[in-house]
Amino acid sequence: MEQFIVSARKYRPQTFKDVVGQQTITNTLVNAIDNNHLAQALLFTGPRGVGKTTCARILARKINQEGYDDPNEDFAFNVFELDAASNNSVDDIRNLIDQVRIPPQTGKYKVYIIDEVHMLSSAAFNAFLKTLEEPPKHAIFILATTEKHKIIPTILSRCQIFDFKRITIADAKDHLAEVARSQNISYEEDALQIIAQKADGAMRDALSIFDRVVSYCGNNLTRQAVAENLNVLDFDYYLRITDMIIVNDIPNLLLAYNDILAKGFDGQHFVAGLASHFRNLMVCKNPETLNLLEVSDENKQLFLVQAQKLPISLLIAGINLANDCDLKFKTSQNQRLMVELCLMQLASLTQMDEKKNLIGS
Ligand SMILES: Nc1ncnc2c1ncn2[C@@H]1O[C@H](COP(=O)(O)OP(=O)(O)OP(=O)(O)O)[C@@H](O)[C@H]1O
Repeated sequence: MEQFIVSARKYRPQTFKDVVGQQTITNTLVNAIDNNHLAQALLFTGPRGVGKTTCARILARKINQEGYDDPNEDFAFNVFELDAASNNSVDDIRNLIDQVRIPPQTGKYKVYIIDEVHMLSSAAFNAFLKTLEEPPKHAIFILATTEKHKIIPTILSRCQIFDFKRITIADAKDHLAEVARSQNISYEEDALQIIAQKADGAMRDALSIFDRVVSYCGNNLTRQAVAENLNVLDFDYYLRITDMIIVNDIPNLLLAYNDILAKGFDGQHFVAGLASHFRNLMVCKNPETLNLLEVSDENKQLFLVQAQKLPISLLIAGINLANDCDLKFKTSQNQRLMVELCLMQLASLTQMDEKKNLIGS
């Protein structure tokens, strides 16, 4: 049987061009290499799973390949990766410093990638300072961390700092689409949208969630199956609930919420989603903000139609009510009642508006 390699490993970018969503950083690094301006101590910081280690490895390979004809020579033996989470003592750093002194046998640089560098003990940091300030010519240090604030200022000031960004939903979605195509997996746009949203800015997470839903859904990712597998309240729910709010259908609203709870969804998650849904309807009110709507093009129409039924004043009041309920949820003695009350208030808002003849304005 062929061995399964997780997508996050299988699709690790091999060149800067393949790295998604970090163009400012990759351009700066490429320019620095081309102009011989690369600092010897670099700090890659940013959320997890956004390409820090990946870029460090690409950089390490690229600077050693400069001037060599064979593009397949990867100089992996000149690249040393140290996980500071498990090698955080002064002795670990002293061993490293001893190694650093010896120049590489082939290639120009020895590159030291120190992951999770914030985990080094303060004694280890201090032992490292001098080497970081005056490294031998052949040594480049790339320190990576998700927690820049835990790095002492004396280290920070010796490094050129690169702040990696969260991956946008659109970028994550495009990348997933490429991965899906290369595996002959068919997908609905919204299925990938849900995965990208759930990944919350981390590409590694997007790829692992993708693997998980593929093993559940098979080679056809539909929005419904993905939402079910990830236990995400699909926008369909919110469209339906809002339709009930518009016609002040309180009995069905209470039944729908009961159904949501029975399916195992969390009440607070639901009201937060409802506030986001009203926000989505709000951005439909103006063509200039329409591109802030985070749904696929094929479903935009559903939102536009619903938005037409609700005046802006009501949407603002709706966002406020749902948001307020979200904020107070944790401290409430009767969370279920609180959400039900919120739904009833939302429904009566539309009634009040009707009386004022505002609907459709
Ligand atoms: N910007 C990106 N473009 C394309 N793929 C990415 C990107 N960032 C992460 N990935 C994918 O996620 C995997 C893990 O990324 P990487 O190890 O570079 O993240 P990291 O930022 O170093 O995370 P951590 O801080 O958790 O170590 C990669 O193998 C790759 O598949």
